[in-house]
Amino acid sequence: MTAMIQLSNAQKSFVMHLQGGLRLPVVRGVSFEVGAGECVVLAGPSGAGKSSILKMIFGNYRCDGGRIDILHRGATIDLASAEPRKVLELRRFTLGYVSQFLRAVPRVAAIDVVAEPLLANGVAKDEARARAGELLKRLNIAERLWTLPPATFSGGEQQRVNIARGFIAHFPILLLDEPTASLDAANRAVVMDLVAEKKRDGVAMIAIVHDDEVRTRIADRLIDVTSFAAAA
Ligand SMILES: Nc1ncnc2c1ncn2[C@@H]1O[C@H](COP(=O)(O)OP(=O)(O)OP(=O)(O)O)[C@@H](O)[C@H]1O
Repeated sequence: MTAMIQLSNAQKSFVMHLQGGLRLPVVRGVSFEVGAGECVVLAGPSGAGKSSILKMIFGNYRCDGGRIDILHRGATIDLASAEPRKVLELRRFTLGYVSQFLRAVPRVAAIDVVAEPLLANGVAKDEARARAGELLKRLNIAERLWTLPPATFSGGEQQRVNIARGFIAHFPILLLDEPTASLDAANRAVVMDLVAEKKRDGVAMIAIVHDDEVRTRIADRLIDVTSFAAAA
């Protein structure tokens, strides 16, 4: 199996500037790899560092040490030491991130929020909107809502718009932060199907999932992040 992403001894501490520069170690020695078509779920108790690891991989948190090698357009790039411009390029073509909450641009219709990643990759507007509509329908978003901005949608509706936006484009690596947290059983099932389809397309996924049923269904492997706990 091709390793799409490989972490080697990645580590992270937070420096609390308002507390005299107090250093708070969170994770160290983070080492694992994820292959094409594989979904790895990060497990461990609250505060163990699951979200921090996901944010390190997406480049939101800078690593203090180690490597995060990403297969990007046939070449290996170490995201931990990459320039911000390179990180943005990786995000445009290789690394997708489905966060827990939708950060919608005000006044943009839900269907355009979902279609936007396809437009960014050069897909024509009509086709992008048609595919966005199909995905919104699968995720049970009523058609009357498609032309409205999602700011006033319910929590679960916003999360489904967010999922549609995260799954619509093909990213070889997809990071999923609690993608089913506010969903009912029917919509959780749709998300599990979407993950299965991504696996068939060879996408490497790293997920945080608290729901036991979803975790059992989607995880090819569990990684307990408590083994990366950094001593204070
Ligand atoms: N930006 C930050 N500044 C300071 N400390 C942080 C920051 N982000 C995370 N932490 C700390 O790092 C530790 C790990 O947090 P993280 O959110 O990664 O845990 P988690 O395993 O995802 O928890 P949960 O399951 O509750 O979401 C926590 O002690 C948290 O307070």
